[in-house]
Amino acid sequence: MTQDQTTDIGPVTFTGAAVGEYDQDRVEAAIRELLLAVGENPDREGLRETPARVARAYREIFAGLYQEPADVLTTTFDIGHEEMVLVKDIEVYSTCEHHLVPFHGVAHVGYIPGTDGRITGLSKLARLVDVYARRPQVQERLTSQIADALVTELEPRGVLVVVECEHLCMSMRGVRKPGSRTVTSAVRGQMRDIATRAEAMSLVLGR
Ligand SMILES: Nc1nc2c(ncn2[C@@H]2O[C@H](COP(=O)(O)OP(=O)(O)OP(=O)(O)O)[C@@H](O)[C@H]2O)c(=O)[nH]1
Ligand SMILES: [Zn+2]
Repeated sequence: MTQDQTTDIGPVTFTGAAVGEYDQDRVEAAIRELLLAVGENPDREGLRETPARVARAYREIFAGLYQEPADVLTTTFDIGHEEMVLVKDIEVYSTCEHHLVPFHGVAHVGYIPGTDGRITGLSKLARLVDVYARRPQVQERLTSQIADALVTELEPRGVLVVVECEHLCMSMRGVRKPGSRTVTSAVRGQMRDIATRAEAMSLVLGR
């Protein structure tokens, strides 16, 4: 599903949502086939329930495929607040779309409300992170999708999203560099102003 929209602070594109429905039976059959393909015996005691269990787990891990930002940014308040709001250290668990192994870390999400001073519930920012994290992802797309969704849904004057993650595809296999962290950022609207961006980054970094 692709949805293009133009907003006051630029065009945004949503991609990566589901193209079909979650098919529990098909996932279960695929996991059984995977176990056979790696030379395991899916009928042995410890693995007998595993395909069904993994199919239930994947439903949760990829739940964001079946959600849109508007589903979670439901509560907004008009309190006339026009200063920056920043929620730091929102835990991120996502799945690398190249290797289907986890990447995990934190997201920092900040915005400057629009001229109407409309804000959203703080927990909704964390829910928004989950909508995009619970999909096969790359970190750069995750970061910009969170920013673009806030632009569309809240019409703020500016948005800053910083995501810091460790990718298990770089730790447990391949190049095997555990502990390296990838930092990505997306900046929209007035957050691009040098002084505003510096203020936001100092809040992000001031642990
Ligand atoms: N830019 C970006 N790259 C990612 C992300 N997650 C994984 N990758 C990289 O995707 C690349 C896939 O490279 P390929 O050469 O196709 O796959 P590969 O042979 O398994 O690569 P290695 O991981 O180097 O063993 C790797 O360099 C990964 O580190 C991400 O979120 N963003
Ligand atoms: Zn990977």
